Amino acid sequence: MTRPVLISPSILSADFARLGEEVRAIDEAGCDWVHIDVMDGHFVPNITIGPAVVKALRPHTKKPFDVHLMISPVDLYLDAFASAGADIITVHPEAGPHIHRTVQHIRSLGVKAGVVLNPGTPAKMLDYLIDDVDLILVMSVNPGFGGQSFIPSQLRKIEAIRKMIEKSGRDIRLQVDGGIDLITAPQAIAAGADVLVAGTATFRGGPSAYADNIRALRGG
Ligand SMILES: O=C(CO)[C@@H](O)[C@H](O)COP(=O)(O)O
Repeated sequence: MTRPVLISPSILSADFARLGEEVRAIDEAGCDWVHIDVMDGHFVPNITIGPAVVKALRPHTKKPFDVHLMISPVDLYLDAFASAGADIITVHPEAGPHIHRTVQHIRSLGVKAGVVLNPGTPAKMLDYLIDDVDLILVMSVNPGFGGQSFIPSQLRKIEAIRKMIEKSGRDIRLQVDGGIDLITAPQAIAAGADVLVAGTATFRGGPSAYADNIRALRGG
């Protein structure tokens, strides 16, 4: 199934002092989703934002909030992020004892469920999850920071997961995140990704450049 590629700017690269304005600016610039990276300083070596900030940002756009939780234990916080306005919640299998139960719980909250594969996590991990997720995120950098370089081996993983999705016949988005720029975006799309997360490549140049940056990531 070929679908339009969606752009989900990671607000990790936004100006945190003006986060509401930045979210409005990427909305007006034509983004499809807003990618919110939640980090706890324990599961990953960085600390970002919590449900209160997600709630405060919610009135600034109607675009879906795509919330990537890099926190452990993750289960304690699912309800809070759903209530704060998340539309998609994406979790790591390493962040709790029962990934299948975690995914079921996210869906029971009326939120779409995503699962994330770190660069070292094999596609095979999805064998018994693919029937229960709405989104699969391939991390093309080790999670924790923006501005890292794309890890080329992840293209093979995207190709393998695209085949798994086709075989399942299910409507599952395949997202890629980390080091996405004008060189790596077409490579990831050719491999089968249909949602691009981009922080540095969206926010570079300031608000007047966001629309051009997003258009260029889509392929012009
Ligand atoms: O989740 C993460 C990092 O952990 C990403 O969302 C980055 O924030 C993407 O940043 P760029 O590589 O696009 O600068």
